[in-house]
Amino acid sequence: MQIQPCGPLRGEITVPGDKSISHRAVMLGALANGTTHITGFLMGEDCLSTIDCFRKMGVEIEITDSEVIVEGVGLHGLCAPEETLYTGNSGTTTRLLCGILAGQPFTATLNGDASIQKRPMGRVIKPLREMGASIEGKNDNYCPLTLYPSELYGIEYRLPVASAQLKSAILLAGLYAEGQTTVIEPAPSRDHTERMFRALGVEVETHGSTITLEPPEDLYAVDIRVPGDISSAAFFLVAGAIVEGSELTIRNVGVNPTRTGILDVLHEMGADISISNFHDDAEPVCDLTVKHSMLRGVEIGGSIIPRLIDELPVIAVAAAYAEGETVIRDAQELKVKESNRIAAMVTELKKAGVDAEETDDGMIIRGGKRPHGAAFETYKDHRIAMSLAVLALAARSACRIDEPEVVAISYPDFFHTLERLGG
Ligand SMILES: O=C(O)C1=C[C@@H](OP(=O)(O)O)[C@@H](O)[C@H](O)C1
Ligand SMILES: C=C(OP(=O)(O)O)C(=O)O
Repeated sequence: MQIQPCGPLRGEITVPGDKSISHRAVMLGALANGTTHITGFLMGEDCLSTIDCFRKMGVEIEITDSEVIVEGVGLHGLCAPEETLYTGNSGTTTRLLCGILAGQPFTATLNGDASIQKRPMGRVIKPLREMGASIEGKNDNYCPLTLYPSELYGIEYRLPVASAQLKSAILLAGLYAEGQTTVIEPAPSRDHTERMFRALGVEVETHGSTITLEPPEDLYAVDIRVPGDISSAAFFLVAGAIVEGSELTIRNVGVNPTRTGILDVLHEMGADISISNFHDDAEPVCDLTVKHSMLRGVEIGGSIIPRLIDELPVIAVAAAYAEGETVIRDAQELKVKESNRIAAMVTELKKAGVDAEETDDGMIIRGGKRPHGAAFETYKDHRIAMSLAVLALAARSACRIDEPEVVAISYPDFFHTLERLGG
């Protein structure tokens, strides 16, 4: 795909449903008593992988034009799958399913694509084994993973990394455990699982960094409205900030405080972003308006990292257009996503003439010199593809992107929406 530098981006858009909430809506809907109607569901490949896995365990899931309808089978109603559960490119599906499968009275095997087979699963294997799970993985750390029936016991577990996937896997296994399950987080990660549990009647208490779940008798289905994904909105927030003359509004964006690190960072960089129509349902939602402005470099590290982990590639793009130095620290987790996102962004930014440097736990970008056109690689990583597309909008000359279709993992309509705004 060739992307030309563009004029002002203007207009109003909505972004697709939140990926994290869409996965959880299907999973918890499947385990609930009753029918769950999900509106705003993300029809991206990752969430379709989750639907596919639950269908293989006997859950009826209907996809209509306006909603996804999950016929809950109850906490103990899943059936043994006849084949391997294929999780595609989705780390969230893989890790959260481990938690659920650990508590089932049947054996199941999980596997995903080439990227998933390289992502660390030891982090979920370890606590699930402590809970009593019988689980085997390649070299004890990789897919394929096989889970055998076993009795689970509640544990108290201090997470070695701030990961919502790990936290959620343990809490999901806790549904099937005898006694309470407690996880202690090193820094707050997204809390969509805890919020949805509460909405479905599960007793979950959060005190500071400690989350405790009481195993329930049942989960009760509720309808779920999925807000727009702030991780998808992030591409347009940065695009609007760097393309001269832009002014665009993104409606209905989820602004759960565990996800809004991107807003904090862009404000500190000098971006002009305003919030309107804020309302708080099970998840807080608002409209965001961004206008072009001059950006400056910032330091990013510590407990904000889990609040913007998926936005760091596009933040690196904002940094390339910002005056001065941006330092990103404490972001080792970026190395074990769909690609090594630190290496990928530094390599590709350099191709466009940006002064970028990889560090052990992040990157340093010295911005302010307008990037030139380049031929980019996406590493089959949706967020790298969309970040580089945003970079291209304000570059001095045209850029090329290989395999742009990878955006379908989280944002199938990304390029159409960009064109509609003037990109
Ligand atoms: O729980 C989730 O839905 C997610 C958690 C994050 O991963 P980690 O838990 O590995 O940090 C994030 O990167 C991923 O896109 C979605
Ligand atoms: C890391 C991501 O997702 P997952 O871990 O679910 O593959 C992502 O969407 O950026």
